[in-house]
Amino acid sequence: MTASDAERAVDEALALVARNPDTGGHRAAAWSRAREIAARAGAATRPRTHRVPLAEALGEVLAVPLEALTDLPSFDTSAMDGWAVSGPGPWTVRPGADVLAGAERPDPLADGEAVRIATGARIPADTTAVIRSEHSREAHGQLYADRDVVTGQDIRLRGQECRSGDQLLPAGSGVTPAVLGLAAAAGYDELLTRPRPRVEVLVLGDELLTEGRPHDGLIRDALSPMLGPWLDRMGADVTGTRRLGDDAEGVEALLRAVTGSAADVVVTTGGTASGPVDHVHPVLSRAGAELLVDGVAVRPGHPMLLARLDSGARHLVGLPGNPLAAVSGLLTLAEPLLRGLAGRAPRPRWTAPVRGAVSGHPYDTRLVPVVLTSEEAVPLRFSGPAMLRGIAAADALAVVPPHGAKDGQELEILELPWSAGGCFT
Ligand SMILES: Nc1nc2c(c(=O)[nH]1)N[C@H]1C(S)=C(S)[C@@H](COP(=O)(O)OP(=O)(O)OC[C@H]3O[C@@H](n4cnc5c(N)ncnc54)[C@H](O)[C@@H]3O)O[C@H]1N2
Ligand code: MOO
Repeated sequence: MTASDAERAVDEALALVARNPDTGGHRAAAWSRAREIAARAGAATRPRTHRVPLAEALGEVLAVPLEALTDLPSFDTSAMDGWAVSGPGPWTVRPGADVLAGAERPDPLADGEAVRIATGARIPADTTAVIRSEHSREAHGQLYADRDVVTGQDIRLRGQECRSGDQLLPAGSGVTPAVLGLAAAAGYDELLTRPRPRVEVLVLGDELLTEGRPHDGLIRDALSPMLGPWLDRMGADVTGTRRLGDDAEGVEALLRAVTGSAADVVVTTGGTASGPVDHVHPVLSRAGAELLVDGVAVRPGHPMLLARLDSGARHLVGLPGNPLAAVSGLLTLAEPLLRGLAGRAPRPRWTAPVRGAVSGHPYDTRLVPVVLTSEEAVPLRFSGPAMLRGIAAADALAVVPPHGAKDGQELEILELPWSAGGCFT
């Protein structure tokens, strides 16, 4: 998708949210549409790039293609410990002249000559083959091969893996440990990357305790401990997690974050519905934010929202306060937005057959915690909007279409970052 496609899609999303007359100006987006809107909003944002040492690039995304700065291998190399030989055998052993990895350029071989060579050492000019030490015998200054010698055997030719200038990886590739290794092999000390999107988390609510057991109508804040690490595993740079009360001071702090946070994305929790202290909509409206998604046809989590701040320079994801509803918003809106912002392609879609029938909502998609076996997705109990017991034991969420799924039906699977391979996917 080009940036202009993404911008057009954002305009369409704005028009859609604005068009509906019956709901005070908004309507729930279909679940897959909401994900697309979030992905496109991220992709339409002007990318930030920076040049960083290899060791700091892990988890970021290549801003430009990775092009080889050298041929690989950069010289003809012995693939085995043994002998470099020239012409047909037997060969006369060059005395006292082992060729080692990293050593000076060896002298060329004469026809009928052999020299002992180590894996990774430079091949002497005019070598026709390398013979493994276990396939040869040395006697009285002569070398004999125990089996047929094929010209070129066990020689890694210069440029076999790539030529200088070849594209090794496209822009948008995630920097994994393997990419760091490849970049180093190809001659890089630094990479031009798109940094992880910065995310600030604001947890709203007066009823939240930071320690101890719930008491007197107060409950433990389950989202602060969960969201920072979860967003981190999604590839975000979480700059902080703050708790804001429902009082005037909390509302002003929320407004300041909406208008002036240094983060690319503000994630809020709670206050998305229409209760007396649900401040997110009024604050967004005061700040002149544009709602790209205002409610999603998904259970749990339907009051989730996505707003565009500063003409698309920054975004806000409003997660509902019910903890599993917040997870649903994280996967529905935050994840595609962050991937778009980081320049990553949407995650590959895959399905698995579900074990047993799963009940559905009449109109909305359901996200159901599942354990993955090698054959199927097994739904878990305790998956109500306010419960974390199911998701804490889950590998993934299964996407159940409206009206539910039959036993064995293929369902889209959203793997959780820790079961899908950390923050590199
Ligand atoms: N009249 C309506 N009421 C509600 C609707 C609706 O459509 N109409 N939707 C319900 C649904 S569904 C959800 S989800 C919630 C979303 O509410 P909010 O985003 O405004 O969240 P809160 O009201 O602040 O909290 C909801 C629930 O979650 C608990 N909570 C909040 N933060 C945390 C936290 N950090 N850790 C643990 N639990 C948290 C909070 O105590 C509430 O129990 O609205 C429904 N209402
Ligand atoms: O969206 Mo709410 O999660 O159904 O509780």
